[in-house]
Amino acid sequence: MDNVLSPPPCPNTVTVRRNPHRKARPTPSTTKPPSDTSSASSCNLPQIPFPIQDILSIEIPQSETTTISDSQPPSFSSDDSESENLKVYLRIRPLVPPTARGSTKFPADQSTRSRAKNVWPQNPAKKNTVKEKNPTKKAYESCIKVGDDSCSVTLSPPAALQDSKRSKSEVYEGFSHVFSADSTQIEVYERMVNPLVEGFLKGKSLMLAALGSTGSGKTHTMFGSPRERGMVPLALQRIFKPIKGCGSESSRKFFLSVFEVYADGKAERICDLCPDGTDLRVQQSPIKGIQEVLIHDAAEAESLIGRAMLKRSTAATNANSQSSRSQCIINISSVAEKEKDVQSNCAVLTFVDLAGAEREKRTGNQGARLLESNFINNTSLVFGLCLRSLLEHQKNPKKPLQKHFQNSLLTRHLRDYLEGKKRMTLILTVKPGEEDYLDTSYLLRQASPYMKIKFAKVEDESSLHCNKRHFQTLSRPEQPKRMKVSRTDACKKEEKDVGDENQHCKEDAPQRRNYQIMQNFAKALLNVLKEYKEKLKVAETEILNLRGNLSYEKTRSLGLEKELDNLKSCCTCSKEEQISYSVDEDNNPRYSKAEVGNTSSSSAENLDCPKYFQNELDIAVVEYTNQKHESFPVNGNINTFSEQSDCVVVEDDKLNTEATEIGVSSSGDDNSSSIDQVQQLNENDEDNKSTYSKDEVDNTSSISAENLDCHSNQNELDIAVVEYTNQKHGSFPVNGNVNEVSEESDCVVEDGNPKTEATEIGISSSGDDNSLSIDLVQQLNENDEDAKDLSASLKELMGTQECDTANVPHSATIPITTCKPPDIEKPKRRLLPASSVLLRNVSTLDVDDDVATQQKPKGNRGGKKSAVEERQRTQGSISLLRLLQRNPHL
Ligand SMILES: Nc1ncnc2c1ncn2[C@@H]1O[C@H](COP(=O)(O)OP(=O)(O)OP(=O)(O)O)[C@@H](O)[C@H]1O
Repeated sequence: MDNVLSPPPCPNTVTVRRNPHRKARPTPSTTKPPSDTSSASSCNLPQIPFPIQDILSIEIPQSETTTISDSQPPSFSSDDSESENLKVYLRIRPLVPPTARGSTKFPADQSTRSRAKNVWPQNPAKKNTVKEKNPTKKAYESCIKVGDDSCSVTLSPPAALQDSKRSKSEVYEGFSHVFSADSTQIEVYERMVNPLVEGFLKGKSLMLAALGSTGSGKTHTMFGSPRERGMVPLALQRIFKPIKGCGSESSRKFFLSVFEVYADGKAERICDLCPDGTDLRVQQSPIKGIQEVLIHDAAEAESLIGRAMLKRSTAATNANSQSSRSQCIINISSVAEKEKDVQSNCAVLTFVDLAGAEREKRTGNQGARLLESNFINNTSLVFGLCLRSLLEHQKNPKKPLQKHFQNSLLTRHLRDYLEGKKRMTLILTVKPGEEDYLDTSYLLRQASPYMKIKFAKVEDESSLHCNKRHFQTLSRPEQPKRMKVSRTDACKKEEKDVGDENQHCKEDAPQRRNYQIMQNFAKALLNVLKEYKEKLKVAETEILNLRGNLSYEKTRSLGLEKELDNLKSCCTCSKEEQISYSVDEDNNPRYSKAEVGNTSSSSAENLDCPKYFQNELDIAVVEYTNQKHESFPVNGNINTFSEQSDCVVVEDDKLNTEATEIGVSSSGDDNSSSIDQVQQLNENDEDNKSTYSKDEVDNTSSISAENLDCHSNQNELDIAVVEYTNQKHGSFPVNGNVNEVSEESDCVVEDGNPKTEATEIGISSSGDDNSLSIDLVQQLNENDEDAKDLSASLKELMGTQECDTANVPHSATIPITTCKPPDIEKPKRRLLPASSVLLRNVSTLDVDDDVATQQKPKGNRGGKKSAVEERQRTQGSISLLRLLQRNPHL
């Protein structure tokens, strides 16, 4: 029973209420029960035993190292968002000897003891006096007293300085919290560091820096001891031990880097405190070559930090047996495993353990140590100047933010914090002894204004950007060493990505070069094409101009031709035979000169046909002269040329030819061809016109001969020559097949009678028996002379034939256009009397034959044909003579 009632030893930091609250029992005298039953029931209630066992079953931590609350985050973690000012904490080192706290094994205790010997050099006379008066009380008197609100302190000068008017009690307030000398590491952590860790785990970059004089407990606060773990170990413990309900941080990876800034003579150096760390170089904020060790748990991190502390520069001074001779910085980086989160969430939690300012008098440093002291003091001064400048800049934005950070490597690295871009927290450590009054007073006076520093509300966002920059700046140069230290999957992945990028760059290099070459070539080609396009446009323009000129020249030439034709028609209208041929509605053939010419030319191509020499030829030549009538319908049969027949020439030298109409047609199933020629002669025609008519007739005969080549296969020749002269009648129908002409007869009709107005010659081939008949009808005018001149006419005829063969112009194929001058006076054609023609033919028969034999034909007919022609002429002459003999009246 005694064991149960006797409480266990209570730890210093845990208060256990031994007697929990209990409801006070109402006194029976003052409390009247409502009823009997109730009172009875109350009296009958069972007595609840005191839960002493439950209370005793509570496990009470025996050590501070296990006091971190792992159930709920501290309630004051929300203070981060309530205040925008820089948080400054003050921690007072215990004044009492360590033995009073039950621990004498810590080095700090030893240093404290040793420091008590060295610090604060005193006048030996006073020292002896003091010792004599109250030696123990003087050493352990505190000059600083914590305020009731735990946010202020009152600094009282020691008694030795109280006589001085300058020394007065000073009250410093506005601290976030003041940790008394008896505060524990856990308390400090939970109130000061835990909010930072929570913010860090949320992605914020935060910093905790410890300031204070040498031996004030900065290192102790930051790193602590195996028994009293400092803020860094506690923070790592919290980081790697997730709290229930706060989510898991397994998606993050943490890296730890530890380095120091120390003095190498008058220069500053940075040394990586990791096991393989060496001296580093600093360019502005980033530090090249620093190792970031991946840590998986708190123990690993603590081990790494422990080894770093062993590597850190320390030395024994009069103020501290293990005085830090460098500024130590610890960075805990949080990197998300997912790459997308890396860019948006990378935080760094920084712990800075500054070397404590030293007074030369108290440290007694000389030589190298004195230089270290100067470096340490200078760094502390620069750090303070940066914060002061930031404060002044915030108070008066017109004042520029001084770049004091450039004066120290430490401040360079902490630039973002010292310029207010990132949040930081300061903890001031002071010694409460009277001998430390000046150092404490100086620190409080210098640091108390920092509490007014405010951080911008966008600090969180800016911190992200800063984190990005930090990650980018650190990851690139530091990535190799990080991978060297810990070959993590993330590092391997990044290495692989970097390698892939380099490989892609190497592979893409020739492709890029080729692409550029092709691009340049394409540009050059495009320019060339543009030039050619412009030239093409110019050429097209020139072509258009030339076409315009050509059309203009054509038009001009046509105009000139028209003018020429007009001139010709005006000047030589009488010379041109206006021959037209057409077939009207009544099947009356009308021939134009042009058409005849075309026909002759086209028929001329068939002259070489061998059948030509075997066919018979019928030629019908009709000459009609009429001074009054323009049209002369021809209804007679077609002229058929025999194989050996020669052309028929109608020559009218003296008669006026008014018009000539030639009709050529082919009829019959026996491929017979026919030619109708109608000549309308005017009485006023000149002699030359009659010559022209002769040419046309000649042409016509040739045409017919050509056509016969293909169609005539008869050996008989029928020639109908009709000459009709009538001065009064305009129409002369030719309907009959009149006279028969013997085979191979040469048909020549000449009307030399000047009074003959019209002559019609019809040559037709009819019948299926291939008989050749020549009808010759000549109606002579009463005024015609008799056949007295027949012989003379024959002579002229022969001469005409000669001219025909000799003067057949190539223009025989010239198209004969139908042109009938309406107003021109029609010349009269004079036809020779048939009798005179016959007489001339008879009289000059032999001679003409001789002449015809001697003269070589011209034109399309060769020498071989000339003999045939001569024979035809001779035969024709004989036929004519026979005809005359039969018709003696002629
Ligand atoms: N709160 C504390 N509780 C117990 N011991 C402490 C405390 N603060 C400091 N000490 C002891 O005081 C001694 C000096 O402390 P510490 O080395 O941390 O001072 P410092 O400020 O780091 O000095 P320096 O700037 O020279 O490094 C240590 O031996 C340490 O154990």
